[in-house]
Amino acid sequence: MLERKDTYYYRAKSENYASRAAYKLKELQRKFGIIGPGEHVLEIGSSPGGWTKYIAEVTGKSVVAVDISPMKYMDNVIFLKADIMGDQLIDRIRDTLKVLGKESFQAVLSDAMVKTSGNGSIDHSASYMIGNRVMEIANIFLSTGGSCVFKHFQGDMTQDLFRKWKDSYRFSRITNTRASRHGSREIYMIFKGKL
Ligand SMILES: C[S@@+](CC[C@H](N)C(=O)[O-])C[C@H]1O[C@@H](n2cnc3c(N)ncnc32)[C@H](O)[C@@H]1O
Repeated sequence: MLERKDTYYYRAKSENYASRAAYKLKELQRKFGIIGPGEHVLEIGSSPGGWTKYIAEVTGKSVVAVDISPMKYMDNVIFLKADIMGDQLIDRIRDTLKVLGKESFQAVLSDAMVKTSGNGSIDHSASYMIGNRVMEIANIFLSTGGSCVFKHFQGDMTQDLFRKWKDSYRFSRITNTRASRHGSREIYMIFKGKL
């Protein structure tokens, strides 16, 4: 992943996180308390693993991490190399839950995004599809009361996407993070308390 070197980049290096993205999740966690000790988390768009390491630190449990790109081996991580848009992923997640002896996850977190094209409307459409797919996956695998968070590139369909899913959760919010790059259209949708 191409990274411009800023404060978060150097912090990530010195604190041993695979990417500066870890600080976005830390910020969301401080604001919204998304994950907790002992919880099982499904993470989507995990490579190179900044979020993954932080999730494993907080939960103390194996993280099930999915990405279309490869990811280096990490302790306490079950990595599934897959495209979230494909149908096979659903069966693979189901099989992984069986191995863990679980039926569902307490949180589904996604930082997934295709390589941005520089064209705001193309990037927004791609991000809409990914966000909607993450919510469909959460609909299948998230336990009642669980949380779902995903990254999104804003555009004219942002509110539609948010409204489409918010009534399925007790709490919902659109937020941004200081760790996101200045001027970026990146926001996070937060859904807590699946009904
Ligand atoms: C911004 S990076 C994630 C960084 C990660 N959260 C971290 O902390 O290191 C976005 C990731 O989404 C993945 N991605 C994009 N589209 C995907 C798809 N359809 N299925 C699975 N992963 C996808 C990319 O391969 C990329 O690794």
